[in-house]
Amino acid sequence: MPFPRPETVDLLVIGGGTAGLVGAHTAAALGARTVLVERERTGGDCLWTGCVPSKAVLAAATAAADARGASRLGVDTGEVTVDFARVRAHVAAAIAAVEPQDSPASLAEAGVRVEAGSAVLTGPDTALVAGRPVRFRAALLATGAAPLVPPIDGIDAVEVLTSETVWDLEELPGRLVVLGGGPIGCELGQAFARLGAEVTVVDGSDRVLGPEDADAAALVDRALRRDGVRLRLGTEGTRVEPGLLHLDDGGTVPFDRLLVAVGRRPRSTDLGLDAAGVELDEHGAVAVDEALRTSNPRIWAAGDVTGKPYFTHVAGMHGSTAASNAVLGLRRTVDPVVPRVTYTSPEVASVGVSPAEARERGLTVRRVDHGTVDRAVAEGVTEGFTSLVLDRRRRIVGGVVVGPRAGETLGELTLAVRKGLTTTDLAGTTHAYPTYNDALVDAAVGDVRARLANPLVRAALRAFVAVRGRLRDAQRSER
Ligand SMILES: Cc1cc2nc3c(=O)[nH]c(=O)nc-3n(C[C@H](O)[C@H](O)[C@H](O)COP(=O)(O)OP(=O)(O)OC[C@H]3O[C@@H](n4cnc5c(N)ncnc54)[C@H](O)[C@@H]3O)c2cc1C
Ligand SMILES: NC(=O)c1ccc[n+]([C@@H]2O[C@H](COP(=O)([O-])OP(=O)(O)OC[C@H]3O[C@@H](n4cnc5c(N)ncnc54)[C@H](O)[C@@H]3O)[C@@H](O)[C@H]2O)c1
Repeated sequence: MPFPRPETVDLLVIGGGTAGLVGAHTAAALGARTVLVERERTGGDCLWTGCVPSKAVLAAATAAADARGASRLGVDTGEVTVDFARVRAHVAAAIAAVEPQDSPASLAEAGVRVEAGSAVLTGPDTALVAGRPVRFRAALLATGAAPLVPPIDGIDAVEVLTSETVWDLEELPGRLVVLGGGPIGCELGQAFARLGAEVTVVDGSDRVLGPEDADAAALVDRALRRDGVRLRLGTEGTRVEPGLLHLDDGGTVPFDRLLVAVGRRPRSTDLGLDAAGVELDEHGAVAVDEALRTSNPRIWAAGDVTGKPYFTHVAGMHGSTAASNAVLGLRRTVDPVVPRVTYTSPEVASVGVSPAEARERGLTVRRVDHGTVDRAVAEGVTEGFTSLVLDRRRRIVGGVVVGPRAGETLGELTLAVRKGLTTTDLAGTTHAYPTYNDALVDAAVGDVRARLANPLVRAALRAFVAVRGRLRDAQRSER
C-alpha cells in the first residue's frame, strides 16, 4: 500500500517549553495552521524543573530565614522547624497553579494542534512527528537545553542530582554538596541551607556567580556564608566515590547527596538536523542569524537550543519573534537588551553595560549604597547597592541592583536602557516613597547634581540667576 501523502502544516513547532509555547500561540494568533510536538509534557523546563519550582522552594527558604532573623525586629518566633514534605507540597501546588496556562488544553483553545511524541527532521521541509510524516512550510526548533554532568572520574557510579531530578527528593539531605556556584548552585545551595541542610558549594572559579558584577558576587558570597553554606572556590572535583567528592586542591568533601549545577547543553542531537541542513555552532547550539533563522531558510530556532542566554524571558521573546518571522516572512530581530536576575538573598539584577566594562570604556558609574535608602533602613536590610552606567550623553546604558526584590527595580532600569532614557528623565519622574527604587532615583539625581556642580555650568547658572534677579527688580520698580 502506498504511503499516504503527508499532511502539510504552516508551522511545525518542535518542543513545548516557553519558546515553543509562545511561538505556537503567536503563529496560531496570526492564522497559521500550527502543530506543536512535545515528547514529555508541555511547560518545559521553566514550569516543571526550573523557574517555578526553584522560586517556590526559595519562598519557603526565605520564610525560614526571615523567621530565624525576626528577633532583630523585636519579634521572637521560637525554634524554627521545617517540614520538608509540606515544602514539597507548596512547590507542587505552585506548579499545578501555573500549569493550565501551558497545557495542551490551552494550546488547543488557541487553535494549536498538540502532538504527543518526538519529532525528527527527515529533510529540508519534512519531519516524522510521533512516527507520522509531516511536510512543513516553516518549522521552529525549541527543544531547550539539558543539565551538563562533567566527566569526573567515578561520577557515573553515583546517583547525582541535577536540576531535573532534585525536585524528586523526598527528604532534605543531611549533607548536600553542590558542584557549581552559578545561578542554580547559589539559588538552590542557599535554599537548601536555609531549609536546614549542611551545604557545601564547590566552584572552579575563584568566586560565585562568575559573570556578575564583582561587588554583587561578593555580597552573595557573604550572604551564603552567613546562611551556613561552606564555599570551596577555585577548586574542581576530580573524583567521586560514594559519599565523597575529591577536589583538585587535595581536599575532600563528604556528602549524602551531590547536586551537579555546572551549566547546560543545548538539546540539538537526535533531531535530524543533518538531513534538514541545519548547522550547529561550535558549542553544539543551533546556529541562528539575528532574526533567529537557521542555515535552512525554512527553519527557525528559539530559546535555550540556540545557546543564547538561558532565560525564560529570552525564550519567550525568541518564540514570538521567530514565529512571526516564519509565518509572515518578516526579518524582526531580537531585542539585544536582556535583563537577568539571580534570586538569591540578596537578589542580583543586571542589565546592559556592566560597571566593569564601563570603567574600561571611560563611562560614568553612579552608585548608591542602600545604607542611604530609607526603605532599606526601615526594614533593616541595608546590605546592597544600585549602580547606574551612563554614557557621555547621560543616557542610562546599564545597571546593577543588589538587594531585596532587586528584580522588581530591574524592570524600570531595563526600560530606561532600551529607550535611551537619561538621568534627567529618571530624576524628573515622581517615584512613590519609600521604595528600593529610591536608590535608582538617587543615583540619577546624584548625576544631575554632579553636572550642575561643574564649574562652567555653575558659572553660567549663577550669571543667569543674577540677570533674572536684576530683571525682576527692574520690573518691580517700574510698577
Ligand atoms: C533550576 C533552574 C532555575 C531557573 N530559573 C530561571 C529563572 O528564574 N528565570 C529565568 O528566566 N530562567 C530560569 N531558568 C532557565 C529557564 O528555565 C530556561 O531558559 C527556559 O525554560 C528555556 O525554555 P525553552 O523553551 O528554550 O526550553 P525547555 O523549557 O527546555 O523546553 C524544551 C521542550 O522541548 C521538548 N523536546 C526536546 N526534544 C524534543 C523532540 N525531539 N521532540 C519533541 N519535544 C522535544 C522537551 O521535552 C521540552 O519540554 C532556570 C533553569 C533552571 C534549570
Ligand atoms: N535566576 C535565573 O534566571 C536562573 C536561575 C537558574 C538558572 N538559570 C539559567 O540556567 C543556566 C545554567 O545555570 P548553572 O548555574 O548550571 O550554570 P552556569 O554556567 O551559569 O554556572 C556554572 C558554574 O559552575 C562552575 N563550574 C563549571 N564546571 C565546574 C566543575 N567541573 N567543577 C566546579 N565548578 C564548575 C562554573 O565556574 C560556574 O560558576 C544559567 O546560565 C542561567 O542562564 C537562570
